Amino acid sequence: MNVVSARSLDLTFRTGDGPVHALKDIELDIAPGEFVSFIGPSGCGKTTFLRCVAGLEAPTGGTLTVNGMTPDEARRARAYGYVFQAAGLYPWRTIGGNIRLPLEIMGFPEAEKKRRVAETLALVDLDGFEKKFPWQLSGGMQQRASIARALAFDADLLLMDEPFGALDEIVRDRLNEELLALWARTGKTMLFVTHSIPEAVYLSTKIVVMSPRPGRISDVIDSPLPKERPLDIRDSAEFIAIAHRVREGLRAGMEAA
Ligand SMILES: Nc1ncnc2c1ncn2[C@@H]1O[C@H](COP(=O)(O)OP(=O)(O)OP(=O)(O)O)[C@@H](O)[C@H]1O
Repeated sequence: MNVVSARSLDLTFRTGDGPVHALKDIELDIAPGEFVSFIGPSGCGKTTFLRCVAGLEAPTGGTLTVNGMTPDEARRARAYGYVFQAAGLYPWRTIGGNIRLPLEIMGFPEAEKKRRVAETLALVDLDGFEKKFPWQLSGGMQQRASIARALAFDADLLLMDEPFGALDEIVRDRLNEELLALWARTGKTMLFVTHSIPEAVYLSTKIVVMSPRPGRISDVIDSPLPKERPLDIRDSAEFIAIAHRVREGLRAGMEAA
């Protein structure tokens, strides 16, 4: 069964300035364990699509299922973890306290909360930082903590909206490597929004290229790159060819808009 399945998905926002057609005719299937990046210019509907999957936005046409359920059912079944652009950690809570929060809301027993906090901190390489406050961590570490928080209740689906957009390139490279390792270890399905072509190509098994006004899919690229990806794979001919196809897709989408 597909984790995400969209058929003729449409979403028009009603605004004071008239309708905004944010998503048009989206057809997409995402299988378990895929790493799918969404790339496209500002305003092409990447965040809106993620929010639809998360059940936070209601489509105005077509169908969308998440693990075979409606997005609303999936949200109530806590089928996904969500990582936002800014780490969004509560400054008055420690890193451990932040990761523990969703577990508290869900009423996990104390021993289970402890185990999960320790486990997810280890997964994102932040062992020993449980008692620190967010301001005591670098931006990259804060973003890793926010990934840990999304992993804490062990959903099979992770939605990530430009999680590394605000970080410098060296930190971003390292987090990309770590994210791939984490994905390989956990086998989760990833939906990842980015503006960066190299990031999309490096991370993904599938790249969804989108174009604006209205937001549509202009290309879907199934990556032929192996699952094991050292950073220098970015210099390979295969990598450069996929990056070229993404760039062409973006250009064609802009010209059609
Ligand atoms: N709640 C809303 N009400 C009205 N219009 C909205 C709303 N949310 C998004 N939009 C509009 O829908 C379109 C798609 O927005 P969205 O945030 O999904 O784009 P995006 O591709 O994620 O952009 P960015 O890369 O800048 O984050 C934009 O034109 C945006 O202004």
